[in-house]
Amino acid sequence: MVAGKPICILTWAGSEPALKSVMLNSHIDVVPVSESNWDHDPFGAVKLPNGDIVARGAQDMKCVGIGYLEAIRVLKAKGVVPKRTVHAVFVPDEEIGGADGMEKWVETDDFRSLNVAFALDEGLSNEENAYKVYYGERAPWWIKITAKGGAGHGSKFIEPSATERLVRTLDKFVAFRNSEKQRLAVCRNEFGRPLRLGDVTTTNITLMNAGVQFNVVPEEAWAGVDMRVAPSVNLTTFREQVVQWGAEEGTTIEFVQAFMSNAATPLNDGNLWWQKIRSVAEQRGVELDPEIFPAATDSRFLRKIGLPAIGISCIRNTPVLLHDHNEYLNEKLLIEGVEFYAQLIPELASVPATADA
Ligand SMILES: CSCC[C@H](NC=O)C(=O)O
Ligand SMILES: [Zn+2]
Ligand SMILES: [Zn+2]
Repeated sequence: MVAGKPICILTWAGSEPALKSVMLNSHIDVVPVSESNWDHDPFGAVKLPNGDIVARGAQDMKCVGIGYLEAIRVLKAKGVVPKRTVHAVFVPDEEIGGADGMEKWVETDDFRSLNVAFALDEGLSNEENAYKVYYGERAPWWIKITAKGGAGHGSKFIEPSATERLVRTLDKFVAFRNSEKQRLAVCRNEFGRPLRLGDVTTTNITLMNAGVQFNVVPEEAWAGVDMRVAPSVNLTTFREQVVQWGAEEGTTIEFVQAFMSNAATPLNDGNLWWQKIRSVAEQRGVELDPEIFPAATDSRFLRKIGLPAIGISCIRNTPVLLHDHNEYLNEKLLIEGVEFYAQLIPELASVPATADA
Protein backbone atom coordinates (compact mmCIF):
# COMPACT_ATOMS: atom_id res chain seq x y z
CA MET A 1 0.00 0.00 0.00
CA VAL A 2 1.10 3.56 -0.64
CA ALA A 3 1.63 6.20 2.07
CA GLY A 4 -1.13 8.78 2.19
CA LYS A 5 -3.44 6.61 0.12
CA PRO A 6 -5.21 4.41 2.64
CA ILE A 7 -7.36 1.42 1.82
CA CYS A 8 -10.23 1.01 4.25
CA ILE A 9 -11.47 -2.53 4.91
CA LEU A 10 -14.57 -3.25 6.96
CA THR A 11 -14.83 -6.93 7.76
CA TRP A 12 -18.04 -8.73 8.67
CA ALA A 13 -16.97 -12.12 9.96
CA GLY A 14 -18.80 -15.10 8.54
CA SER A 15 -20.00 -18.17 10.43
CA GLU A 16 -17.78 -20.40 8.28
CA PRO A 17 -14.45 -18.58 8.27
CA ALA A 18 -12.69 -21.45 6.48
CA LEU A 19 -14.55 -20.46 3.32
CA LYS A 20 -13.06 -17.81 1.08
CA SER A 21 -14.51 -14.33 1.42
CA VAL A 22 -16.73 -12.02 -0.61
CA MET A 23 -15.32 -8.58 -1.37
CA LEU A 24 -17.62 -5.59 -1.87
CA ASN A 25 -15.40 -3.08 -3.61
CA SER A 26 -15.82 0.63 -4.14
CA HIS A 27 -13.45 3.50 -4.86
CA ILE A 28 -13.40 6.54 -2.59
CA ASP A 29 -12.09 9.06 -5.11
CA VAL A 30 -14.20 11.10 -7.51
CA VAL A 31 -13.27 13.14 -10.57
CA PRO A 32 -12.95 16.95 -10.28
CA VAL A 33 -15.80 19.38 -10.97
CA SER A 34 -16.02 22.64 -12.86
CA GLU A 35 -18.20 24.28 -10.27
CA SER A 36 -19.57 27.05 -12.48
CA ASN A 37 -21.35 24.44 -14.61
CA TRP A 38 -23.26 22.98 -11.68
CA ASP A 39 -26.68 24.21 -10.60
CA HIS A 40 -25.95 23.26 -6.97
CA ASP A 41 -22.90 22.81 -4.75
CA PRO A 42 -21.33 19.65 -6.21
CA PHE A 43 -20.21 18.55 -2.75
CA GLY A 44 -23.39 19.64 -0.96
CA ALA A 45 -25.47 16.57 -1.87
CA VAL A 46 -28.51 18.81 -2.39
CA LYS A 47 -31.78 16.88 -2.58
CA LEU A 48 -34.29 18.37 -5.01
CA PRO A 49 -38.07 18.20 -4.38
CA ASN A 50 -38.35 15.21 -6.74
CA GLY A 51 -35.81 13.23 -4.72
CA ASP A 52 -32.83 13.70 -7.05
CA ILE A 53 -29.63 13.95 -5.00
CA VAL A 54 -27.16 16.16 -6.87
CA ALA A 55 -23.53 15.45 -6.01
CA ARG A 56 -20.21 14.54 -7.52
CA GLY A 57 -20.00 10.79 -6.97
CA ALA A 58 -23.78 10.27 -6.71
CA GLN A 59 -23.54 7.73 -9.56
CA ASP A 60 -19.78 7.09 -9.51
CA MET A 61 -19.77 5.45 -7.04
CA LYS A 62 -20.94 6.65 -3.62
CA CYS A 63 -24.30 4.97 -4.19
CA VAL A 64 -22.54 1.61 -4.38
CA GLY A 65 -20.24 2.01 -1.36
CA ILE A 66 -23.06 3.43 0.75
CA GLY A 67 -25.37 0.73 -0.59
CA TYR A 68 -23.03 -1.98 0.77
CA LEU A 69 -22.79 -0.34 4.20
CA GLU A 70 -26.49 0.38 4.58
CA ALA A 71 -27.33 -3.16 3.48
CA ILE A 72 -24.94 -4.59 6.07
CA ARG A 73 -26.50 -2.33 8.70
CA VAL A 74 -29.99 -3.64 7.82
CA LEU A 75 -28.80 -7.26 7.85
CA LYS A 76 -26.96 -6.91 11.17
CA ALA A 77 -30.03 -5.32 12.75
CA LYS A 78 -31.99 -8.40 11.70
CA GLY A 79 -29.38 -10.66 13.28
CA VAL A 80 -28.21 -12.11 9.98
CA VAL A 81 -24.76 -13.72 10.02
CA PRO A 82 -23.23 -14.43 6.60
CA LYS A 83 -21.68 -17.83 5.97
CA ARG A 84 -18.64 -16.46 4.17
CA THR A 85 -16.80 -13.48 5.58
CA VAL A 86 -17.70 -10.26 3.80
CA HIS A 87 -15.24 -7.39 3.29
CA ALA A 88 -16.46 -3.94 2.32
CA VAL A 89 -13.37 -2.37 0.75
CA PHE A 90 -12.83 1.32 -0.02
CA VAL A 91 -9.87 2.03 -2.32
CA PRO A 92 -8.18 5.24 -3.55
CA ASP A 93 -7.14 6.41 -7.01
CA GLU A 94 -9.45 4.41 -9.27
CA GLU A 95 -10.20 7.51 -11.32
CA ILE A 96 -6.52 8.08 -12.11
CA GLY A 97 -5.74 4.51 -13.03
CA GLY A 98 -5.45 2.71 -9.69
CA ALA A 99 -1.64 2.43 -9.82
CA ASP A 100 -1.31 3.41 -6.15
CA GLY A 101 -4.61 1.75 -5.25
CA MET A 102 -5.96 -1.57 -6.40
CA GLU A 103 -3.14 -2.34 -8.84
CA LYS A 104 -0.47 -2.45 -6.14
CA TRP A 105 -2.72 -3.74 -3.39
CA VAL A 106 -3.73 -6.96 -5.15
CA GLU A 107 -0.04 -7.93 -5.18
CA THR A 108 0.34 -7.63 -1.39
CA ASP A 109 0.09 -10.18 1.43
CA ASP A 110 -2.40 -7.81 2.99
CA PHE A 111 -4.77 -8.40 0.10
CA ARG A 112 -4.04 -12.12 0.01
CA SER A 113 -4.84 -12.36 3.72
CA LEU A 114 -8.44 -11.44 2.92
CA ASN A 115 -8.71 -14.74 1.04
CA VAL A 116 -11.13 -13.32 -1.53
CA ALA A 117 -13.16 -15.66 -3.75
CA PHE A 118 -15.32 -13.12 -5.55
CA ALA A 119 -15.66 -9.35 -5.87
CA LEU A 120 -18.60 -7.11 -6.54
CA ASP A 121 -17.73 -3.69 -7.99
CA GLU A 122 -19.24 -0.70 -9.76
CA GLY A 123 -21.32 -0.67 -12.91
CA LEU A 124 -22.76 2.26 -14.84
CA SER A 125 -25.94 4.23 -14.96
CA ASN A 126 -28.25 3.80 -17.95
CA GLU A 127 -31.50 5.17 -19.32
CA GLU A 128 -33.19 1.81 -19.75
CA ASN A 129 -35.19 -0.10 -17.19
CA ALA A 130 -32.38 -2.57 -16.40
CA TYR A 131 -29.21 -2.81 -14.36
CA LYS A 132 -26.14 -3.14 -16.53
CA VAL A 133 -23.89 -6.01 -15.46
CA TYR A 134 -20.18 -5.83 -16.30
CA TYR A 135 -18.19 -9.02 -16.64
CA GLY A 136 -15.15 -7.65 -18.45
CA GLU A 137 -13.49 -4.40 -19.50
CA ARG A 138 -11.69 -2.97 -22.44
CA ALA A 139 -7.95 -2.56 -21.95
CA PRO A 140 -6.97 1.10 -21.45
CA TRP A 141 -3.93 2.26 -23.43
CA TRP A 142 -2.47 5.75 -23.24
CA ILE A 143 -0.02 6.33 -26.07
CA LYS A 144 2.41 9.21 -26.58
CA ILE A 145 3.53 9.70 -30.16
CA THR A 146 6.63 11.84 -30.66
CA ALA A 147 7.90 13.10 -34.02
CA LYS A 148 11.20 14.84 -34.66
CA GLY A 149 12.33 16.82 -37.70
CA GLY A 150 14.15 19.91 -38.83
CA ALA A 151 13.71 23.44 -37.45
CA GLY A 152 13.80 26.79 -39.19
CA HIS A 153 11.97 29.57 -40.96
CA GLY A 154 8.27 29.11 -41.71
CA SER A 155 8.78 30.31 -45.28
CA LYS A 156 10.84 27.28 -46.36
CA PHE A 157 10.27 23.59 -47.21
CA ILE A 158 11.87 22.14 -44.12
CA GLU A 159 12.44 18.37 -44.27
CA PRO A 160 11.81 16.16 -42.50
CA SER A 161 8.81 17.84 -40.93
CA ALA A 162 8.06 16.78 -37.37
CA THR A 163 4.45 17.92 -37.57
CA GLU A 164 3.90 16.14 -40.87
CA ARG A 165 5.31 12.92 -39.46
CA LEU A 166 3.03 13.25 -36.48
CA VAL A 167 -0.01 13.95 -38.67
CA ARG A 168 0.75 10.93 -40.88
CA THR A 169 0.99 8.69 -37.83
CA LEU A 170 -2.19 10.13 -36.39
CA ASP A 171 -3.91 9.47 -39.73
CA LYS A 172 -3.41 5.76 -39.10
CA PHE A 173 -4.99 6.02 -35.68
CA VAL A 174 -7.86 8.01 -37.16
CA ALA A 175 -8.40 5.47 -39.96
CA PHE A 176 -8.57 2.70 -37.37
CA ARG A 177 -10.91 4.85 -35.26
CA ASN A 178 -13.25 5.26 -38.19
CA SER A 179 -13.29 1.56 -39.05
CA GLU A 180 -14.22 0.70 -35.47
CA LYS A 181 -16.84 3.44 -35.42
CA GLN A 182 -18.33 1.91 -38.55
CA ARG A 183 -18.25 -1.58 -37.03
CA LEU A 184 -20.13 -0.26 -34.00
CA ALA A 185 -22.74 1.27 -36.29
CA VAL A 186 -23.44 -1.79 -38.43
CA CYS A 187 -22.22 -5.02 -36.84
CA ARG A 188 -23.81 -7.52 -34.48
CA ASN A 189 -22.26 -9.90 -31.98
CA GLU A 190 -22.39 -13.71 -32.15
CA PHE A 191 -25.88 -13.66 -30.57
CA GLY A 192 -27.26 -11.19 -33.10
CA ARG A 193 -27.29 -8.22 -30.72
CA PRO A 194 -26.00 -4.92 -32.18
CA LEU A 195 -22.47 -4.17 -30.99
CA ARG A 196 -22.05 -1.80 -28.07
CA LEU A 197 -19.26 0.55 -27.09
CA GLY A 198 -17.55 -2.13 -24.98
CA ASP A 199 -17.38 -4.48 -27.97
CA VAL A 200 -15.26 -2.22 -30.18
CA THR A 201 -11.98 -0.33 -29.76
CA THR A 202 -12.19 3.44 -29.37
CA THR A 203 -9.38 5.84 -30.24
CA ASN A 204 -9.24 9.51 -29.29
CA ILE A 205 -6.49 12.03 -29.81
CA THR A 206 -6.60 13.72 -26.43
CA LEU A 207 -3.37 15.76 -26.36
CA MET A 208 -1.47 17.69 -29.04
CA ASN A 209 1.61 19.80 -28.71
CA ALA A 210 4.01 21.50 -31.13
CA GLY A 211 5.47 24.87 -31.91
CA VAL A 212 5.89 28.28 -30.33
CA GLN A 213 5.17 30.76 -33.13
CA PHE A 214 3.53 30.85 -36.59
CA ASN A 215 6.73 31.39 -38.54
CA VAL A 216 9.00 28.99 -36.64
CA VAL A 217 9.01 25.35 -37.80
CA PRO A 218 9.14 23.17 -34.67
CA GLU A 219 11.64 20.34 -34.49
CA GLU A 220 9.38 18.26 -32.28
CA ALA A 221 5.68 17.49 -32.15
CA TRP A 222 3.83 15.06 -29.96
CA ALA A 223 0.32 13.81 -29.39
CA GLY A 224 -1.45 11.73 -26.77
CA VAL A 225 -3.98 9.09 -27.71
CA ASP A 226 -6.47 7.33 -25.44
CA MET A 227 -7.39 3.88 -26.73
CA ARG A 228 -9.74 1.40 -25.11
CA VAL A 229 -9.04 -1.97 -26.66
CA ALA A 230 -11.93 -4.42 -27.01
CA PRO A 231 -11.62 -7.82 -25.31
CA SER A 232 -11.83 -9.59 -28.67
CA VAL A 233 -8.47 -8.11 -29.70
CA ASN A 234 -5.15 -9.97 -29.28
CA LEU A 235 -3.37 -7.36 -27.17
CA THR A 236 0.18 -8.43 -27.98
CA THR A 237 -0.35 -8.44 -31.74
CA PHE A 238 -2.25 -5.16 -31.68
CA ARG A 239 0.45 -3.49 -29.63
CA GLU A 240 3.00 -4.49 -32.26
CA GLN A 241 0.71 -3.07 -34.92
CA VAL A 242 0.55 0.28 -33.13
CA VAL A 243 4.35 0.41 -32.82
CA GLN A 244 4.51 -0.33 -36.54
CA TRP A 245 2.23 2.64 -37.35
CA GLY A 246 4.83 4.85 -35.73
CA ALA A 247 7.84 3.11 -37.26
CA GLU A 248 6.40 3.53 -40.79
CA GLU A 249 6.36 7.31 -40.33
CA GLY A 250 9.54 7.68 -38.29
CA THR A 251 7.77 8.53 -35.05
CA THR A 252 8.28 7.07 -31.59
CA ILE A 253 5.45 5.29 -29.86
CA GLU A 254 5.54 5.28 -26.07
CA PHE A 255 2.98 3.38 -24.04
CA VAL A 256 2.43 5.57 -21.01
CA GLN A 257 -0.02 2.91 -19.93
CA ALA A 258 -0.95 -0.32 -21.71
CA PHE A 259 -3.03 -2.78 -19.76
CA MET A 260 -2.18 -6.18 -21.21
CA SER A 261 -4.91 -8.38 -19.80
CA ASN A 262 -8.47 -8.70 -20.97
CA ALA A 263 -9.44 -11.50 -18.61
CA ALA A 264 -13.21 -11.61 -18.21
CA THR A 265 -15.57 -13.31 -15.76
CA PRO A 266 -17.77 -15.56 -17.90
CA LEU A 267 -21.44 -15.31 -16.99
CA ASN A 268 -22.26 -18.97 -17.55
CA ASP A 269 -24.19 -21.62 -15.64
CA GLY A 270 -21.04 -22.70 -13.83
CA ASN A 271 -20.56 -19.23 -12.37
CA LEU A 272 -22.39 -19.61 -9.06
CA TRP A 273 -21.87 -15.96 -8.12
CA TRP A 274 -23.62 -14.87 -11.28
CA GLN A 275 -26.41 -17.37 -10.65
CA LYS A 276 -27.05 -15.74 -7.26
CA ILE A 277 -27.11 -12.26 -8.80
CA ARG A 278 -29.53 -13.48 -11.44
CA SER A 279 -31.88 -15.10 -8.99
CA VAL A 280 -31.95 -12.06 -6.67
CA ALA A 281 -32.67 -9.77 -9.64
CA GLU A 282 -35.42 -12.12 -10.79
CA GLN A 283 -37.01 -12.19 -7.34
CA ARG A 284 -36.95 -8.41 -7.31
CA GLY A 285 -38.34 -8.13 -10.84
CA VAL A 286 -35.25 -6.32 -12.10
CA GLU A 287 -33.91 -6.96 -15.58
CA LEU A 288 -30.15 -7.42 -15.99
CA ASP A 289 -28.22 -6.46 -19.10
CA PRO A 290 -24.68 -7.90 -19.28
CA GLU A 291 -21.98 -6.17 -21.31
CA ILE A 292 -18.33 -5.15 -21.39
CA PHE A 293 -17.42 -2.10 -19.29
CA PRO A 294 -16.48 0.55 -21.86
CA ALA A 295 -14.19 2.50 -19.51
CA ALA A 296 -11.73 1.09 -16.99
CA THR A 297 -12.28 0.30 -13.35
CA ASP A 298 -10.53 -1.62 -10.58
CA SER A 299 -12.18 -4.94 -11.50
CA ARG A 300 -9.59 -5.37 -14.22
CA PHE A 301 -6.85 -5.85 -11.62
CA LEU A 302 -8.92 -8.49 -9.83
CA ARG A 303 -9.73 -10.37 -13.03
CA LYS A 304 -6.08 -10.18 -14.06
CA ILE A 305 -5.05 -12.16 -10.97
CA GLY A 306 -7.76 -14.69 -11.72
CA LEU A 307 -10.57 -13.59 -9.43
CA PRO A 308 -14.13 -13.43 -10.71
CA ALA A 309 -15.46 -9.86 -10.49
CA ILE A 310 -18.82 -8.48 -11.53
CA GLY A 311 -19.75 -4.79 -11.72
CA ILE A 312 -23.27 -3.57 -10.97
CA SER A 313 -24.59 -0.20 -9.90
CA CYS A 314 -28.30 -0.31 -9.10
CA ILE A 315 -29.07 2.59 -11.42
CA ARG A 316 -31.67 2.51 -14.20
CA ASN A 317 -33.92 4.97 -16.02
CA THR A 318 -31.28 7.62 -15.32
CA PRO A 319 -29.06 9.69 -17.63
CA VAL A 320 -25.41 8.64 -17.59
CA LEU A 321 -23.78 11.52 -15.72
CA LEU A 322 -20.59 9.93 -14.44
CA HIS A 323 -17.81 12.55 -14.67
CA ASP A 324 -20.39 15.06 -16.02
CA HIS A 325 -21.84 18.28 -14.58
CA ASN A 326 -24.89 17.99 -12.32
CA GLU A 327 -24.34 14.27 -11.61
CA TYR A 328 -27.33 13.02 -9.65
CA LEU A 329 -29.17 9.95 -8.46
CA ASN A 330 -32.76 9.76 -7.32
CA GLU A 331 -33.15 8.71 -3.69
CA LYS A 332 -35.53 5.92 -4.73
CA LEU A 333 -32.67 4.25 -6.63
CA LEU A 334 -30.29 4.70 -3.72
CA ILE A 335 -32.79 2.87 -1.50
CA GLU A 336 -33.45 0.29 -4.22
CA GLY A 337 -29.72 -0.40 -4.24
CA VAL A 338 -29.60 -0.89 -0.47
CA GLU A 339 -32.47 -3.39 -0.74
CA PHE A 340 -30.79 -5.18 -3.65
CA TYR A 341 -27.50 -5.55 -1.77
CA ALA A 342 -29.31 -6.57 1.43
CA GLN A 343 -30.84 -9.45 -0.51
CA LEU A 344 -27.72 -10.26 -2.50
CA ILE A 345 -24.96 -10.16 0.14
CA PRO A 346 -26.21 -13.14 2.22
CA GLU A 347 -26.78 -15.06 -1.01
CA LEU A 348 -23.23 -14.43 -2.21
CA ALA A 349 -21.96 -15.37 1.24
CA SER A 350 -23.85 -18.68 0.90
CA VAL A 351 -22.26 -19.73 -2.38
CA PRO A 352 -20.82 -23.22 -1.72
CA ALA A 353 -17.08 -23.86 -1.50
CA THR A 354 -17.18 -25.55 -4.91
CA ALA A 355 -17.11 -22.04 -6.40
CA ASP A 356 -13.67 -21.35 -4.92
CA ALA A 357 -10.67 -21.71 -7.17
C1 LIG B 1 -7.27 4.09 -17.75
S1 LIG B 1 -6.91 4.41 -16.17
C2 LIG B 1 -8.15 5.55 -15.77
C3 LIG B 1 -9.35 4.90 -15.28
C4 LIG B 1 -10.58 5.70 -15.54
N1 LIG B 1 -11.63 5.15 -14.77
C5 LIG B 1 -12.83 5.75 -14.67
O1 LIG B 1 -13.21 6.64 -15.35
C6 LIG B 1 -10.86 5.68 -17.04
O2 LIG B 1 -10.40 6.61 -17.72
O3 LIG B 1 -11.54 4.80 -17.55
ZN1 LIG C 1 -16.17 4.67 -10.78
ZN1 LIG D 1 -15.29 7.40 -12.68
